[in-house]
Parts: sequence; structure tokens; C-alpha cells
Amino acid sequence: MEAAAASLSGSNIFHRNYRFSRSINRSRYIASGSRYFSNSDLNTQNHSVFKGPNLSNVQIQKRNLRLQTNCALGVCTFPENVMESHHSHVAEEKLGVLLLNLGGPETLNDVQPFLYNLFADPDIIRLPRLLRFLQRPLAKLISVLRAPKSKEGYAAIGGGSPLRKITDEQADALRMALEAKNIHANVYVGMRYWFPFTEEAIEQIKRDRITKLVVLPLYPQFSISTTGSSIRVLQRIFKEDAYLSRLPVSVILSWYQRQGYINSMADLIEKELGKFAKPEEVMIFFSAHGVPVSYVEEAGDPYKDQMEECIYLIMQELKARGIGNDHTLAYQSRVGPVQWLKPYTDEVLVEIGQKGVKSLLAVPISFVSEHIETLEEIDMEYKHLALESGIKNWGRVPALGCNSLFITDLADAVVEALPSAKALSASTENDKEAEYDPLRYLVKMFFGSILAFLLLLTPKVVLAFRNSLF
Ligand SMILES: C=CC1=C(C)c2cc3[nH]c(cc4nc(cc5[nH]c(cc1n2)c(C)c5CCC(=O)O)C(CCC(=O)O)=C4C)c(C)c3C=C
Ligand SMILES: [Fe+2]
Repeated sequence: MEAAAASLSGSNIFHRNYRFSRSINRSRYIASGSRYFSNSDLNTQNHSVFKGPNLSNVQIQKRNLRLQTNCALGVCTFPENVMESHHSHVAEEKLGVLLLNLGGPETLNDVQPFLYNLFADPDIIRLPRLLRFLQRPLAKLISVLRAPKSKEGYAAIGGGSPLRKITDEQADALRMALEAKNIHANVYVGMRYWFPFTEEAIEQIKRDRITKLVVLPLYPQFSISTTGSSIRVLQRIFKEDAYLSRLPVSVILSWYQRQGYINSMADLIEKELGKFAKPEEVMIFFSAHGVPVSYVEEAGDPYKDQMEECIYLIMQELKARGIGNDHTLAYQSRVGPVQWLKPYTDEVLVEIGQKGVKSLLAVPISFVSEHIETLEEIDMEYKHLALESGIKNWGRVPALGCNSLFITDLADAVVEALPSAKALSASTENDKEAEYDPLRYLVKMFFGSILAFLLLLTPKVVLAFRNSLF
């Protein structure tokens, strides 16, 4: 399997496993000074991913397996389809590729409104439906409290996020890589939390009268909090628009298994290892952006599994090249009072330093551009911590950015996704089975709300929240 792709209707992926709501309110975009608030009043039902509250691990595994199986049954892309799509689509169609990314503040003044947009996302702060009215006030509060710390980070990397510039460059490189394969496509960039917002990209796609669209999130591994959140925005916009609901769309949900991606990561690691005096003694330290444990254990986020598989594949590739270094995986960038995926990067760095590891190569793994968490958190905070903990030789693998092997592989992924493009309106029938069960929903919301209130009232939680934000 090269990449997991699905039509935007998600009949094979989202509506069956993620149970996205079909009663979605019309969105509003309110411009207020430099702040743009996205009102995605989505049903909390949307967040019960794979697993209901009482499912056992076996049941979760079965559901996850069903996701994989669904993927294998018709929505994945296969290289043998490529030539066919190439011939039939090139002449008469106007192809669009939409790159989805997180977005980042471009100036220090953008930091708080950017954080507001992030925390107002119900896929980032997941509240029970009955508490959903608190989403925006909570987002406002947390963004104001968090802003000073975030601003320090952005100030340290030059006053803003480089994400827009890098993503634009990747879009351009991808357009050229497709051109080299004789495929003419417009490539658009849609950010989730800052300019250019996904909604702006979609408006441009409509103006350009695109006739087929491939959606490519720039996250190799799927998480509810990243790709899932961006796809939800698309689903809302597409359902409300006659032209878009008829547009054939193929969504590439994850692509961490692609050989081109694995090879280009292995190339970068091999190259950086070569800069150490004794490359074979270097510990390869994969650091992934974390997610709260509840995403994986309660909501069934496949992120952790995909991350582990991705690292396994990279290490296999390195082994095939005769590189058998020790390696480890840890999770960085946790925010707030809840448990995040472990082990935590900062704690592991201290541990391995104390155990006597002398050389370490940090490999950022969940993202393909440089950003605040590579340039500030890894290059500054973690490097400092590692050196303090006894590590003598520090290296860091750069993000893939516009690496040509990588971009060519993304172009291949786009071509392979073309045959599975399907209009949202074509799959309404398939969606019927995803209608939610009102009884289960009520029970879940009832207990969820009680739990949330109890948690909010716990002084320990209030304290932990304060400590973790500043
Ligand atoms: C795969 C990558 C990412 C996952 C998963 C993810 C989940 C996630 N993030 C937050 C909170 C914050 N993220 C912030 C910045 C940020 N996050 C990612 C990637 C993932 N996030 C990137 C690439 C960036 C940087 C963007 C940039 O400006 O360069 C921030 C803001 C920065 C800060 O204050 O630390 C926050 C906050 C949560 C809560 C979450 C999962 C629930
Ligand atoms: Fe993040």
C-alpha cells in the first residue's frame, strides 16, 4: 500500500469510522481586526472516533483494523492505475491539488489570534457536546494565557512562523514535479489556523473551475488533531456548496509508508550521521509532535500506530543500507494539564544523557517543514537540555522541505490518487449507515458532561492547567 486515500465523502473512511455528523451548521467567518474566527459548530458526535466510551482494546483494534481494511478495499491508490489516470485525465480535466497545513503566525501580533483559532478547534480541545458553548470563551482564555510563552518562541526564531513561505515553496515544487510528469495542475495551499485559510483556497478553486481535486495534507501520519481537523473543515464547506459537492475529490489521508518518503528520510539521516566523528555510536532520536493519550485510547486516533510503523520502516531502510544504529522515539510539545503520549522528549533526553549516550541525532518526524518546534524547541531548548545532561555531540536532521526525491514522491502520490476521486454527492447512500445512534449518543454525552464538570472543579486540574500554560 502506497498511501491511504479516500474520497471526501469519506464513505469508506470517515463516515463509517469517524462518524462525522451530517447535521452541520452553516459556518460563519467573522473578521475582527486581524482575527478570523472560524465557527465550526460541529456535532460532538464527530469526535467519537472508532471507539465508544466502553469499548475494550480488542474492539478498538477491530475498528482500527476495519479502517485499514476499508482502505485496502478500494480507496487506496495503486501504481497500476497511474497510467490509466494519466491518459484519461490530462486532456480534458482541470486538475487541482490542495495542500493542507497548520499555518502559523507571521508576526508576533498574530500569535494570540492564531492560538485562538487553534484552541477554538473542537479537534484540538475536545469538549463534550453539552459543554461546547464553552469552546470559544475557553479558546479566548487559553490563547491569552499562552500567548506570552508562544511569543517568546516565535521571537527566538525571527518573529514569526516560516510555515507559509515553506508551504508555498513546496506547492510550487510539486506543481513543477507534476509538470515533469506531463500533468498540468494548479496547486493550492489551505491552512487550518492562519492565512491563507482553507476557505480562501477553496474559493480560488471555485473561481478556477477545477474539475478534479486531490487533497494532500502535509502530515505524513494521520491524526484527528491535524489531517482529521482539516478534512472536517473541507467536508463542511463541500456539503454546503452545489459545485463542490459534485466535484470529484480524492483525499490522501496519510502517506508515511510511501517508499519515496521513507527513502528521503533515510537519506537525510544517513547524511547527518556522516557528520559525526563516530557515526555508528550515534543514537538516532526520533521526536514526534505529541497528542493527548485520550486521542489514541478513547478516540482511536491511529497517529501513534502510524508513527511507530513509520519509524520501523525508516530503520529497516537504514538497516538495508548497513546502518544499524540504536534509535528511540519520544513525543514533544505537550500543552495543558492532560496526559500526552509518552515518553516525553525532554525526559528521555535527560535519561539517555545520564545513561552515558554521548552522541545524538535528533530527527523531527511528524512534520515536513521547519517550524517553531524544530527551530526553537529542538534546536534551542532540547539541544541545551541534552548538552546539560551529558550528551557531547548533537546533530539534527533538517525537515524535508523541498527535497526533490520527496516532492517527486508527493507528485506520484497525487497521480496515484486520481482514480479514486469521487464526488461527495455520489456517496450519500453509503453515508446512511453512518447515521448516529441517538441513545448511545445521549448516554455518552450525559456521562461526558458530568465527568467534564467534575474535572473542571478539581483544584488539582485548575492548578495543573495554570502551570502547564505558562
Ligand atoms: C503532526 C503534527 C502536529 C500535531 C499532531 C499537533 C497536535 C497538537 N498541537 C497542539 C497545540 C499547539 N501546536 C502548536 C504549533 C504547531 N503544531 C504543529 C504540529 C502538530 N500539532 C506545528 C507544525 C506547529 C507550529 C506552527 C508554526 O507556527 O510553525 C501551537 C503553537 C505554538 C506553541 O505555542 O507551542 C500549539 C499551542 C495541540 C493541543 C495538539 C493536539 C491536540
Ligand atoms: Fe501542535
